[in-house]
Amino acid sequence: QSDDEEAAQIWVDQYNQDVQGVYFDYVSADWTYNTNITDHNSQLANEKAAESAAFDNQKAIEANNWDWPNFQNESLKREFSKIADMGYAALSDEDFNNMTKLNSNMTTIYSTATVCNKPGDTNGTCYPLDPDLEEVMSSSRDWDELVWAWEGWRNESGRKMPDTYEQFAELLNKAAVINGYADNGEYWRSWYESADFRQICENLWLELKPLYQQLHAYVRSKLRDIYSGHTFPGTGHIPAHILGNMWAQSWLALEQEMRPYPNKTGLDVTDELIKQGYNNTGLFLLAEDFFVSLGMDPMVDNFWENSMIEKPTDGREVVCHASAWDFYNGIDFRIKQCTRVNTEWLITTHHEMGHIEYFMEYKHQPVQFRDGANPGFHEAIGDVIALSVSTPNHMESIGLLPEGADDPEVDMNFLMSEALKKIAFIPFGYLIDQWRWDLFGEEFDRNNYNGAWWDVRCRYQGISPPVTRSASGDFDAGAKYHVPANTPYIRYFVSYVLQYQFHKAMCDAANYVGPYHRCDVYKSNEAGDLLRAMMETGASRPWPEILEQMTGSRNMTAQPLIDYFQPLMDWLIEENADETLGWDETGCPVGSIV
Ligand SMILES: CC(=O)N[C@@H](CC(=O)O)C(=O)NC[C@H](CC1(C(=O)N[C@@H](Cc2ccc(O)cc2)C(=O)O)CCCC1)C(=O)O
Ligand SMILES: [Zn+2]
Repeated sequence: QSDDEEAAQIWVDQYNQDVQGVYFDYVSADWTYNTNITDHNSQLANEKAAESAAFDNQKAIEANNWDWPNFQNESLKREFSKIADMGYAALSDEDFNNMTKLNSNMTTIYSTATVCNKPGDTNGTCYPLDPDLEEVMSSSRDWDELVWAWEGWRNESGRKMPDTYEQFAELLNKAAVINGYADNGEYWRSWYESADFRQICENLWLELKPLYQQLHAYVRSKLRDIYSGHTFPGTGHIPAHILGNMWAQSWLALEQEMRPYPNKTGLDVTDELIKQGYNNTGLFLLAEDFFVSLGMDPMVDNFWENSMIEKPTDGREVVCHASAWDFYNGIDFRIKQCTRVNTEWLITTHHEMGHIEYFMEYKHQPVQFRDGANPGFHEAIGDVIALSVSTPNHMESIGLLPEGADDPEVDMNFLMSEALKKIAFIPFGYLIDQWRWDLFGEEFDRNNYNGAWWDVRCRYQGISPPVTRSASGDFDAGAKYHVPANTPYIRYFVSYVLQYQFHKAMCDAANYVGPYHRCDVYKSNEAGDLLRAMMETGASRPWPEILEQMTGSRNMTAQPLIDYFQPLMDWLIEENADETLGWDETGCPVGSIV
């Protein structure tokens, strides 16, 4: 490398020393706000965000004094290109402070909203989303009670945000344009380093749509029986509030009603967890044990000391939405979640710990490479481990399922429960950023924020609102955490494809023989080595290279996911022989959006 590059290497080494302290301060203040929502803590976090942005801005200017696009050293060039791409730090101090204030205003609305006047209540109790409204959405089978929770939550959270969101989006776009992108959507897509990323995602969705349509037709038919007193839209859409989840993004809560072989065991181990006296920490220890069995590190001491693993009972308001935190000092890693002892939280704890293990595997990397190879990689780590943990065999081996998991009918029940979580999610994972990218791209304006939202919800998910919604007055996208929190979402769609590619590669490395849905890589050194070799590279090289190193393919492909669910697909095609597949894909039922 030229002497210019040698000098640049010295500069970037100093950068890597300085940036860790700046990011540590910002993350620490953000953690304090998230685990104790007060105006004071929000103000402090916003100030630290501004200091961090000022640092990023300054370093981007310094980095651009070098001719880094012509560096010979690929890694050094990649590091400089990331430092130079400063994101929202490009905004003026005033715009940046305004943006963080708008963001925390919406996050506070979302995290503190409650819904009152529950049917049958006489004491005027008001209920938060987590755990109360989510509990209603998953366990109630009372149409009107479900409407109360579904509509109430949207009116108390999203409906208070659209004007704030409009200003917020303008600032995100302003930063993107300063950095040379057409809009914030193009900036977000740039992290995937693929010119035709939108087309790649659309093609993956089209490959997966037949599987989703089969599941949708089967579930719709069963729900018509359960709610026989209510009419479903003639267009084939399923009312959004009866799918067992506030956003209809997972239908796992319907597992018992949807079970192919009802007289055989399902895969809900909640009762067993409680019977065996599991507490929240016990779920974390189960997850840690699996990662350690693959050769990864156990949770560090300060993880146990500083994490927030359950909702505080001291009256503090917290952001309950689960998250995993890297403090960028190579020492401090934490999880914040309002854990409850049940099957869903067992899986979620694996998901969050997957982030922590990735943080720890790449902590030696320069700071700009301490990220997923692309954001979908980060979301796939915990989930790919959960694919092994969820198998009947594994659940039996850790004593959470009775003997006899080796039964083909139990197998089909297992595949159905996985499909209710994973296949049901696919269109949802896809549509959120379709809507946001189009909003940033000004494909629709403030008067149709909610109309455009329900257009993608009806077209991709084949669901419709159970009560009339207003195209401009309501803002139902804001009722989903990631929109006010400004967390991009296509990463989950990408993860749901990648995790089956990872799972196949790890099972092959472990010399597993048999159907992939029964594969459990617990304690496999070969599978662990393969996954860890991928994780420790962080974002140091383009993700197609890293994917090829692990799976032999440079591309995302839906084939492993389709192969995994093939036995269920065959069963569903049989079951749906007399069903009309699909729904009117031109939009929502007439009159549902006004
Ligand atoms: C500091 C920070 O923010 N860190 C990032 C991680 C990082 O970027 O390093 C982070 O912790 N993000 C939070 C987010 C939380 C969850 C989530 O939001 N999930 C999606 C979609 C989904 C659903 C089911 C599933 O199995 C997998 C995904 C949803 O619930 O809609 C909620 C429980 C599961 C994951 C997360 O962990 O991804
Ligand atoms: Zn995640």
